[in-house]
Formats: sequence, C-alpha cells, structure tokens
Amino acid sequence: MTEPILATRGITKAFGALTASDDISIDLRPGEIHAVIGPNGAGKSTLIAQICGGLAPDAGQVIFGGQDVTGLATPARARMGLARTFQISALAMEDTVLQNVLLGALGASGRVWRFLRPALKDRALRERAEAALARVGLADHARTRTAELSHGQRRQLEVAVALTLRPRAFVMDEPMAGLGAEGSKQLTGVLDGLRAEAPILLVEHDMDAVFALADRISVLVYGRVIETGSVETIRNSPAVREAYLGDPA
Ligand SMILES: Nc1ncnc2c1ncn2[C@@H]1O[C@H](COP(=O)(O)OP(=O)(O)OP(=O)(O)O)[C@@H](O)[C@H]1O
Repeated sequence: MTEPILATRGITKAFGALTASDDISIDLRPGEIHAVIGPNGAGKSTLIAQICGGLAPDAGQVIFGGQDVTGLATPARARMGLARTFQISALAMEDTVLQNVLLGALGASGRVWRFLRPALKDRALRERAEAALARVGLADHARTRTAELSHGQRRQLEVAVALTLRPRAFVMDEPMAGLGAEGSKQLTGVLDGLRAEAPILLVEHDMDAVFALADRISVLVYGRVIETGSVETIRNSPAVREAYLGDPA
C-alpha cells in the first residue's frame, strides 16, 4: 500500500471528563481527498488542531512525511508542507489578489515581506503567484482589489496562497461554510483538481461536497472514528446511519 503522507496514531485528547479524541488513527494517502464528517461536537476541530499543532495530544502521534511531528509547533509543520486553510481568513482586503498571493510566495521563499515592492518585479515569484491564481480560476482577477471578490472567490484565493507554499498536504476546515450553491460548486471544482497536487484532509458539513469529492470518508462520533470507507460504504453503513444520522437501520 502507498505510504500515507499524513497520519495520526492513536491520538487521544481529553478535556476534563470529556474525551474529545478517543484513540484516533486516520491517514491521508497521496492523491486522495479524505473527508472527516461527524455531528456537532464530535471532535473534528479538536482532531484538526492536533494534526496542525495548535493542540498537544495526551497520547498518540502525528506523523507527517514519515516524521513524528507531534512535538512540533504549527509554523514548523507548515514549513514542512502542511497547509491549513480556511481557519481564519488572513487575506489583506485592501491589496490586490495578486499582491496577496505574492505575499504568500514571498513567505515561502523565506524573505521578509517588507520587500513586497521588489517582489512585484521578481519574475520567478510573480510567475509562481500567477500560476497559483490560474490553478484556482482567478487569473482574470489578478488586479482586482481583494475586498471586491465574492466570498467564494476569497476561498479560492486562500487556496492559491496555500499553493505557493508548495504543500505536501492540505488540511481544510469547512471550506464550503457560508458559500451559496454556486460558490460551493466552483470551490468543489477547484478542490477536485487539487488532489493530484497534494492530498486533502477535508472537514466538511456540506454532504453534497463530501459525496462529490471524497475518495474516503471517516465518520467521527463522540471522539471515535466509527467507520472509514468509500462514499458507498459510508452511505450504506448501518452504524453510520444510526450513530450519525440518528436513523436506526
Ligand atoms: N478547549 C476546550 N475545553 C473544553 N472542552 C472542549 C474544548 N474544545 C472542545 N471541547 C469539547 O470537545 C468536544 C469536541 O469539540 P470539537 O469542537 O472538536 O467538535 P466539532 O466536531 O469540531 O464540532 P463542530 O462541528 O460543532 O465544529 C465538544 O464536546 C466540545 O465542547
């Protein structure tokens, strides 16, 4: 079997008497979108925080690129190529779309961002930024002020910024939240093409998007993964229906 790029091994995290992550082992393989779904309070955010470095597990490990990164802080994991998106929008609204992506590319190049002006003239950086914009369908908006983009286009821009870091894996936290039907459809198209570049661990409530995108789905209930499988497996699982949809099979 292909070596996973990202994996948790027996991740456990308790808040007082509540076990928010209960011995969770999931993995993300090259080329796939692995969705994590579950009812409110199931522990999705807690899991993501441990994967990305915001929260230390009580037990278990996070493995990224074959290395144990459990003790590493978020920026160190990001530098290794773990790209988290959609947590808080970090876009500079008054800057143009291209400037936002250039800032990302500049960060990835290790230079400091007070040199943004020369960066606009740096051909290699600019090409990288423009390629990222084209990748998410925003090539025609390079000179648009970011504040003028629709909500959905801003999500696309966040993906472009993340792409400039040349990520090895994406962790996405509810990318479809707050988007209308059209925005969700467009972003679904972007994410669909992205898995070839870097696999995506996708936490998402929008089941249309999950069923359209996921190669595998893990279902989290009360901090436990009760089932991992293909869309078909999950759709037909009596355990998932009962525990997640509240529908006794
Ligand atoms: N810092 C904390 N202190 C105490 N309890 C917490 C803390 N963070 C989360 N919890 C609890 O852990 C459980 C899991 O929460 P979490 O936010 O991970 O769930 P979730 O699946 O992401 O929910 P949602 O879908 O609503 O975002 C919940 O019962 C929550 O109240």
